[in-house]
Amino acid sequence: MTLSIRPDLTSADQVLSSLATGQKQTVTEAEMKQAVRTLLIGLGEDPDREGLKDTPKRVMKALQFLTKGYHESLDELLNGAVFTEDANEMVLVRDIDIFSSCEHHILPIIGRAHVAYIPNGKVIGLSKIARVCEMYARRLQVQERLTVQIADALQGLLKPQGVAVVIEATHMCMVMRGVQKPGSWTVTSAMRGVFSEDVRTREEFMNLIRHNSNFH
Ligand SMILES: Nc1nc2c(ncn2[C@@H]2O[C@H](COP(=O)(O)OP(=O)(O)OP(=O)(O)O)[C@@H](O)[C@H]2O)c(=O)[nH]1
Ligand SMILES: [Zn+2]
Repeated sequence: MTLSIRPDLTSADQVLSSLATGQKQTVTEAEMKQAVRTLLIGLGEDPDREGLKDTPKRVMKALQFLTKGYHESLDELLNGAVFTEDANEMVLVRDIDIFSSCEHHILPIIGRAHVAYIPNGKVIGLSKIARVCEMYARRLQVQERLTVQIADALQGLLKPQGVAVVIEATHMCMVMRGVQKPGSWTVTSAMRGVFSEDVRTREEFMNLIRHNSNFH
């Protein structure tokens, strides 16, 4: 990934005013590593000891990976895998692993997504449903927004009869720190079209995601 400092921004004031006006700020990888080094010093560590020497680079790379969804687009990940098909029964992909990061603490959100839709002349490659989840999960998120983004992406791409997304996840910021509630998990849902309008369709979906499959 190429990150270059904006040549037109020469002072901290300009940087701050560009942030205030919503312009995207870019920084160099050297600056990102320096920021991690500063954090290490703030934590009382010696960033020059052997074990930490490469840590700023590792942390930067890890965070870049965990947020790689910012550099992906629906168009790219779909790779044309939307097909015309005369299908009008529910398609459900269950138990899609979710590894996201909460935007408040940049700590992991770990869970599973269940995504269903009812086609309306078009179907999508099944793996692409998981890829859509992955693209939005690999950003700084709140669970509610992640859920809605997946539902709206599929609704926009397929114009189906409806889309249903449920995410069950545990937030490390509630487990390892803060309120410290291991075992707590959060369920969010986004229902579009027939799933929001028709109780029976929604119940069919909820029953299907409750049922324990033989694969487990
Ligand atoms: N709605 C929502 N809240 C989240 C999510 N991830 C983390 N949070 C919450 O964001 C809130 C941030 O609250 P603050 O009081 O500003 O931060 P904090 O002092 O670190 O809060 P505590 O976690 O309660 O210690 C906390 O209640 C978190 O549990 C999420 O995906 N959705
Ligand atoms: Zn958090």
